[in-house]
Amino acid sequence: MSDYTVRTLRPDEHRAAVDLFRSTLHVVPTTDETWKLSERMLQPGRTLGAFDTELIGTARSFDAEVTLPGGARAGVAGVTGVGVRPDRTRRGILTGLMRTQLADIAARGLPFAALRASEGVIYNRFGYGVATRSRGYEIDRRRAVLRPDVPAGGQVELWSLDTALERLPALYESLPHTRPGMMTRPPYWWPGWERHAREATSPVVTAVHHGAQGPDGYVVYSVERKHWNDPAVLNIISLQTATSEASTGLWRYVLGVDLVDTLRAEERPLDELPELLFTDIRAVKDTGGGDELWLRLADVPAALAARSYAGEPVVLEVADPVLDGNSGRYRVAPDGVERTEETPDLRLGVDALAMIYLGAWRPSQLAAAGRIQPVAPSSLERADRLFATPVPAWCGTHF
Ligand SMILES: CC(=O)SCCNC(=O)CCNC(=O)[C@H](O)C(C)(C)COP(=O)(O)OP(=O)(O)OC[C@H]1O[C@@H](n2cnc3c(N)ncnc32)[C@H](O)[C@@H]1OP(=O)(O)O
Repeated sequence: MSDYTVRTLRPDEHRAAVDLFRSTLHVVPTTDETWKLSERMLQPGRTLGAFDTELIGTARSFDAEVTLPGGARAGVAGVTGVGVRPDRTRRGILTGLMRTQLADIAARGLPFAALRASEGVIYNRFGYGVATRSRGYEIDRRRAVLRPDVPAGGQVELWSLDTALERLPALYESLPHTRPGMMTRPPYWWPGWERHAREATSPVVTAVHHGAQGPDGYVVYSVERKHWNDPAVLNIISLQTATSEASTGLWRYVLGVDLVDTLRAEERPLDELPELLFTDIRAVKDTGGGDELWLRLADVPAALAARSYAGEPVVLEVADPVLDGNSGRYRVAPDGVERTEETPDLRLGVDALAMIYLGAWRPSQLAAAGRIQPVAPSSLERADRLFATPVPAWCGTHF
């Protein structure tokens, strides 16, 4: 491990941290113009810097809330902006940043941290696990003929970018968070959306669905076409709805946009199945999915107690290599969670706990892969039932 220190950065050091992060992603530094937006993405007091003779690594987080199985919401630190200068990598700098950051998140009383990972090999060691998975698909517009029984849907209205920037935060907040893993979007999140929309090479369009009670869903998209005669792709950037009427209304709208050959969506819920709307079920092709939200239980007892369960109790023995206070045995049951000295049913790391926590993976699947050690194999069935969720977990918020 090299000689370095980690500390919280002052606001006047934020731009250097953002530019360092961008350089680790091979992206050009901010300009004075783009910095005006980027600086609003940083929650004061939440950006860490690692220094030897100068700034060599950074990581930051912002406060949000995540929806849990059962519908409760809990505090989560959205971790982002993680990077180490390429001439200082593989010397433990990220390890120092992660340890400091997780200790700080736990000390703030946040039960969870969460992130989107640039690579799949980095974050398990710090106790993060893949807690939501997503689906990508493409729709062949010409084959996507709606079945006659598809509900009509309401009116759809376009919002200009300025109107969207003003009104989307409240609309997003008003829509129900029906899936475990969905996150609130605090003021630190929206400037990133604005930057993306303003820097995009094709217009970013917001179409809002109006139901009987007013706006109840929206789709954000852009259409990309390389040359005039090339096929055009409508990329769905965001699609959030409160009702199935809003959903079918917005599908009718995007399928009706002219000069489009293909509709493409990525990072969508596993149970979002537009093919059910079409006369030809093969109008939709899977383009692959993958890991979406990586979750970290920063306060294991508080996190375990915050979600709902069904079935019979299970005793977990959790090992946390970073926040040792979390290690121990927990009796998890629908009527509550408590620390215990009882013999464990299952032994698992805190990263595997994150993988089962929102229901994305069954404990028996992780046990089959050696990621969970059942003390008694029959306990796996109980654990599968206890952690199961009726709808697949999905986050839908990129950060
Ligand atoms: C939430 C987000 O912001 S995701 C974005 C993450 N950032 C990036 O991908 C930018 C490009 N990459 C980087 O900046 C750096 O390589 C980082 C931040 C991923 C890793 O930083 P480092 O300081 O090199 O990590 P550190 O030395 O602490 O590594 C800890 C362990 O993880 C391993 N590791 C870290 N990164 C990687 C990687 N990309 N691939 C494989 N192994 C890795 C190290 O080998 C080490 O293993 P060990 O404990 O067995 O020796």
